[in-house]
Amino acid sequence: MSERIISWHDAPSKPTYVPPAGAVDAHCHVFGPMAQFPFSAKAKYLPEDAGPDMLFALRDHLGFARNVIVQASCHGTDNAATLDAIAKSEGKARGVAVVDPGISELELAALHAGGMRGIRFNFLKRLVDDAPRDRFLEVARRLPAGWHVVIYFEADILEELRPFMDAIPVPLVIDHMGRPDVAQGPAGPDMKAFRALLDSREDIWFKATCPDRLDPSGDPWNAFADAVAPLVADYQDRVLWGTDWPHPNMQDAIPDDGHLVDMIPRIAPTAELQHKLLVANPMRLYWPEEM
Ligand SMILES: O=C(O)/C=C(\CC(=O)C(=O)O)C(=O)O
Repeated sequence: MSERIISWHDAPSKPTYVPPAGAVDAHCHVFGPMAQFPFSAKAKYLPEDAGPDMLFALRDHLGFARNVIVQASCHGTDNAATLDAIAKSEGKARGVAVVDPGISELELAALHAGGMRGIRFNFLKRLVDDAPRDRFLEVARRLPAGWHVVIYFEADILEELRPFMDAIPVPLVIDHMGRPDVAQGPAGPDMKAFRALLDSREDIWFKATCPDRLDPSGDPWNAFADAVAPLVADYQDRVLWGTDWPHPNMQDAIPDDGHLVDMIPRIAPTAELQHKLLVANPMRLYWPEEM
């Protein structure tokens, strides 16, 4: 793996939709810059630099106020690039870390001081070599107060992961709704299984994100809009939204970020829903002291 990849649009359009004041992009990443923050030896992709300056310029261009930066797998368990971006945000970013489960309490406290508010468990085999459930549970039981666990998995392992998720004693946030097949529609088996998970606990949140990853029909992603709008309406107090910029591994179908923002009113058609999705919900999870 030597060629560095570009997976983001070089000139995203200005969205038609204008987000409410204080809107949070609650799922995005930074890559590098590599000279300062080298990628992990175990990285499954090697991106070009997409650092904080680019992220914050996009945030402003799209009409957002804050970011939640999720540590990407290409940086492994070294959170330095994400922490650097949070530090440069002047309070406008918080983060989700990826940690070695053996991390000490002192190191967790340092991550908290650096703006982290959760850890991510990634179960995608194409992204990580192993996902040790017993060790994940052990660290989930000793997180700083107020933290949550973000889980990334694909729909085919949802049932198998249920006992593991049930045992996690803090709120859960499911990335990209556990990657349902949106072509099945809002009442298809994947959405039904995901709703059963949400119904099992009131502290399971999810991200209504990534039409570009989930809807092979392509932009304007009509199947995604049809499948996801009812979910947002029915679980409106525990849903988040994000761009997923710089769209890791999407180099063959790079989305226009302006078009991603224009999906928001299609899955959250009222001002009240939009405020929950973009402001109230992410603020409760990431900036609760301001609520
Ligand atoms: O960023 C995402 O949401 C999805 C990713 C990348 C990723 O999770 C990572 O690198 O950690 C993917 O499906 O390739």
